[in-house]
Amino acid sequence: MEKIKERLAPIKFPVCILLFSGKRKSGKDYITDRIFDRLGKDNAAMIKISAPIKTHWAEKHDLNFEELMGTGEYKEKHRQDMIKWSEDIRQKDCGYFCQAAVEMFNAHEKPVWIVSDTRRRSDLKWFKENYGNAVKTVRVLADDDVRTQRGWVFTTGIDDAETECDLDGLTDWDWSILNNGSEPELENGMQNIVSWVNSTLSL
Ligand SMILES: Nc1ncnc2c1ncn2[C@@H]1O[C@H](COP(=O)(O)OP(=O)(O)OP(=O)(O)O)[C@@H](O)[C@H]1O
Repeated sequence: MEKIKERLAPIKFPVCILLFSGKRKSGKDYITDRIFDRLGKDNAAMIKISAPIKTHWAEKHDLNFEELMGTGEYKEKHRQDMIKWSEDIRQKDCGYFCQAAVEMFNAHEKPVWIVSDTRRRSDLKWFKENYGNAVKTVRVLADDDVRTQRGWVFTTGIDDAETECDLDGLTDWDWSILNNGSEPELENGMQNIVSWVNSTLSL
C-alpha cells in the first residue's frame, strides 16, 4: 500500500534549491540543519550528495552506513577509496550521484531542497541544467584556525583533492555566510536566506 501511495505522489518541481558548499569543518552540516529546522520538514528536503555514494559503498563492503555518514575516523578511513570509486562512475555520468540523492531523499515531494555537500562544478552544472533559476548557491566560510578548533587537520590527498578544491575559484555565490563563531553574524546570514525562501514560497 505504501508503495502504491509513493508511486501516486505527484512529482513537484522545486521552488528553490539551496546548494551549500564550503571547506571541511566550515560548518555546512551545522548551518543547513538549522536552516532546515526553520523551514520545516513540510517545506524542505535535506539532500546529501554523498549519501547514495556511501550507501552503495557500505552495501558493497558490508560496512556501517551511519558511521560512514558521520564525522569520525571511520569516514576518513574510507573517504579516499570511496572518492576513487565514485569518480569512475561520475566520469561516465556526471550527474549520477546528484540524481540518485534527489531520489533517495524523496526531494520531489518538497518545494525547497537543501543540498548540504556540493563539492564539484559538475554538481552545480547538473542542478542548474535541470532546475535553472530555482538553483541558488551558498558558500560557507570559516578561517582555518576556527576549522582547526572544530577538529580539522590538513590532510594531503583530501584537502588538496578535487572534492575540496574544485569550487575554490568561484566567487559568484548567491550568498556567502561567515561562520567564524559570531552568532549574530551567522544569524544574519541564515535569516537572509530563510526570508528569501519564505518570500519565494508565498509568491
Ligand atoms: N557556528 C557554530 N557554532 C557552534 N558549533 C559549530 C558552528 N559551526 C560548526 N560547528 C561545529 O563544528 C563541527 C564541524 O561542523 P560541520 O560538521 O557542520 O562542518 P562541515 O563543513 O559539514 O564539515 P565536513 O565537510 O567535514 O563534513 C561540528 O561539531 C559542528 O557542530
